[in-house]
Formats: sequence, C-alpha cells, structure tokens
Amino acid sequence: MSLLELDGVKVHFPIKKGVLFDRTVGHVYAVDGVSLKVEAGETYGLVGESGCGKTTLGRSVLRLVDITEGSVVLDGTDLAKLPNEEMRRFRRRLQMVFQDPLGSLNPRQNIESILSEGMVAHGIGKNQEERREKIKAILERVGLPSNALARYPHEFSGGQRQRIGIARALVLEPDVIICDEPVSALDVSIQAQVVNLLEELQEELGLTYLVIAHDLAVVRHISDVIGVMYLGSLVEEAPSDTLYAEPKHPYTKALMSAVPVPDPEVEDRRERILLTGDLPSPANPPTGCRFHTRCPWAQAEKCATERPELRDVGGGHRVACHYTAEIAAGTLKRTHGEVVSATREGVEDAPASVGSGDVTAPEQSGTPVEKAAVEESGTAVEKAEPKVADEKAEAETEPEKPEAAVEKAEPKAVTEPEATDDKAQPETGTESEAGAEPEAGAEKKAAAEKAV
Ligand SMILES: Nc1ncnc2c1ncn2[C@@H]1O[C@H](COP(=O)(O)OP(=O)(O)OP(=O)(O)O)[C@@H](O)[C@H]1O
Repeated sequence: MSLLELDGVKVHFPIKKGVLFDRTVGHVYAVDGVSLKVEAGETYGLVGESGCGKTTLGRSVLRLVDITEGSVVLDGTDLAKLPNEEMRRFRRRLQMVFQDPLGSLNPRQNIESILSEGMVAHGIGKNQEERREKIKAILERVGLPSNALARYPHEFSGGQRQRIGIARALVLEPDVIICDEPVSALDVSIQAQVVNLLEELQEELGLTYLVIAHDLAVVRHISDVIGVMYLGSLVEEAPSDTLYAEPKHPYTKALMSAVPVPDPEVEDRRERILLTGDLPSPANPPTGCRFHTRCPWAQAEKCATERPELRDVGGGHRVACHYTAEIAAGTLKRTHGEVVSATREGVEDAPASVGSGDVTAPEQSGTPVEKAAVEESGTAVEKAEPKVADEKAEAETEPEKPEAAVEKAEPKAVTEPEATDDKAQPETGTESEAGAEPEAGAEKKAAAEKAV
C-alpha cells in the first residue's frame, strides 16, 4: 500500500445566490475525480494551468476544504472520514509549505513562537527549553542562523522566509509535506537553493512530498512521478523521465512542445502544438472529455460525450484519452488547432506557456532550477552556497523596512472552515519590535495556515 492514496476525490464548491446566499445555483467543479498514489520517500509532482484545481486538491488532503466525494488514505486511515478531533492529530503527519512565505507567517510572532506553536499543539517537547533546542537544530539544518529565533518574519529575505516555512513543517516530524508552489514567489536566483534543500531533506529524513507547481522545470527535477491536471482531473501521469520523453495526452504534448531545447547548437525539429481557446470555467466544464474543446485531435461525438478514464498504457504511464494509440501512431486526423515547426528562432520567440494558463516550461539550461539537476556534480549546491551566505548577510545587515514587509503580506481571502475552528489564534499585543502594524487580513491568513 502507498503512503498516501487518493481515490476519486471530488471537491465541488457550491455557488450561492439570494439575499442570504441560501440558494445553491450551481457548483465549481474544482476537483472532479482525482485518484493518485504517493509512495513513501518519493515526490509526486502535480502540474497544471492556473485554476485547474491543484491547490484545492492539496488542501483537500489536509481537509482544509470539504471533500465532496472520494477518499484520502494516509497510511491506511481514510482522512475523509475522520472526525475533526482525530483529523487534528493527523495533521501533524501532513504538513503544508505555502507559496507566499510572508503571508503564511504571523508578522506579530517571532520565529521561536511561530515554530513552537504547532509543537505545543501536538505535544512535542516536554518544555519550551526542549522545544527551543529542537527548533535551533532545525533552523540550522535549513540554513538559518540560530539568532533567527528571536527575530520576526519581516526581518528575513524571501528565500529565508521559505526556509522558515519548511522548518515550521519539519519541527512536527511529518510523513508527508505538501509543497504548494514552493518556489514560485521567490527570485529565480534563490529557487534552486530551496529546491536543493527540499531534496536534501528528503534524502536525510525520508520525507514524502506532494509538490504542486505550474513550473515544469521545478516539478521535473524534484519529482519521481508527475501528474498533469486539466480542469479538475488528471489527464496523464507517469514517472518523471517517461512523461518528458514520451508525453501521450494531447494536453501534455502541447505543454512539452513549448519546452525549448536547452542546447543552442542543437537544431530543434519538433512540432509545436498551439492550443486554441481558453481554459473553460470549472463551474461549467465541457461534457465528455474535459479537454475536447481545445484538443487538436478531438473527434466528433465520442470526445464530446464520453469522459475518458485514466488508463494504464504500461510502465506506470496512465493517460485519459480515447485515442492515445492512434495519436501516437500518427493515424488520427487533426481536427483543429495549429501545429508549427519549431525553428530555433520560433522557439525562442514563443512564450513558455500554453493557452490562457500559466504552466511554464523549463527554461534554457543554466537557469537556477536546471542547475539543481546537476546535483551529482555538486555544482548546483556549491553555486547555491555563497548566495545563502548572501541571504544571511542581507538579513543581518539590512533588515527589510517593516512597512514594506507589511505591504507584501497581502491578505488573501481565506475560506478554510476547519482552520478557523482550530486552535490557532494570533497572539495579541505582541507587536513586532520594529513596530510594524500588520494588516488584519495577513494575520488572519497566517493564523489559518498555521493551523495546519
Ligand atoms: N473556496 C472556494 N470557493 C469557490 N471556488 C473556489 C474556491 N477555491 C477555489 N475555487 C475555484 O476552484 C478552481 C480551482 O482553484 P485552485 O486554486 O485549486 O486552482 P489552482 O490550479 O491551484 O490555481 P492557482 O495555481 O491559480 O492557485 C478555481 O476556478 C477557483 O476559482
């Protein structure tokens, strides 16, 4: 049995109307029947356009959103069926690292307080002394100075704040960490360091990751298995190398065809598949195959009426398409869309994204994340080190202006029913040393996310 197994997970958000919002007039089919398995010690990468339901799926695993249907089984226990109290205990084993490190850290709490909170809630450490020692060790492990304990989130750079987010997950000794866009809010020069850190921690601590990202480069280098999501469901899943070498679903093919060839000396003879049309609304998804409205090979009737299952085509490669074999053999007529030859010029001019979404292709070799791939040589890690030192120096010598930091902590609407009833309430009266007046929304969000 796999460590984490999702079976037919659906998350449908009701659309409410009426003066009291008491009339349900439809649903947003954010996640619409996802089944996947994450093996212990491995990384499952989930990619897809903005709005395809990646984040909702990640949150459903932690039950931060209500699961409409399906099961989420962690180590033999179906989390979807657990009473709230028991689920809270299970949350220690499932931690989340968020995209916006500042927004998910309470600006009024110092790092020791932020990291201790979950430990106290889950009964880790006999006393604060013991917890502090553990926090210090973990801060050191994630590359932060031990004097970080008494400092506040705004005093750190973006990369350091993400390290704090990772440390907050690690102190609870989780089995699975869900990383939601773990590096997309970071400067590209810092991204590889954080990716490297996640990989090193996985090796040392035997962690299991579910990594959600729109950036194919990040997912490729960190994942053992990759799942491609489109409009609430998986359209393809395969071991990382297989998916990149042999994408079979038309949507994945289109994504991959936007990936530039890294070597400028190599002539790129591939065809680029340009998708037509926008991503349909998840409140009104197309019938049949969800992708048929944009698929270059969509065939009349069948694709518009029958929803394809995710079928195993061998070697752990699963594809949800009625015509996988015919498309691979080149025997199926293209019905619409455009295929252009990818001359080097064409590729370089082409945007590294597909359709209306924001799935971005890996950039040319030499980008920080590509460098992370050369870990065998140690080059990426070596290159990353001086920058980490820079980051430390930056935080020690030039703390960010509190006002600017607070501005960055954009409050997002948080609609996490479970989290709000959880214990996490921001401490009151503990204003930051710098006297920053954090926005209430940011604090609320941090409190909700911290409840994970
Ligand atoms: N609480 C909610 N109520 C109603 N609709 C929601 C809610 N949360 C998400 N949605 C909708 O569900 C769909 C999937 O959203 P989700 O955030 O999971 O997508 P995503 O792939 O993670 O996108 P992004 O990368 O932009 O975060 C979107 O159409 C979104 O508007």
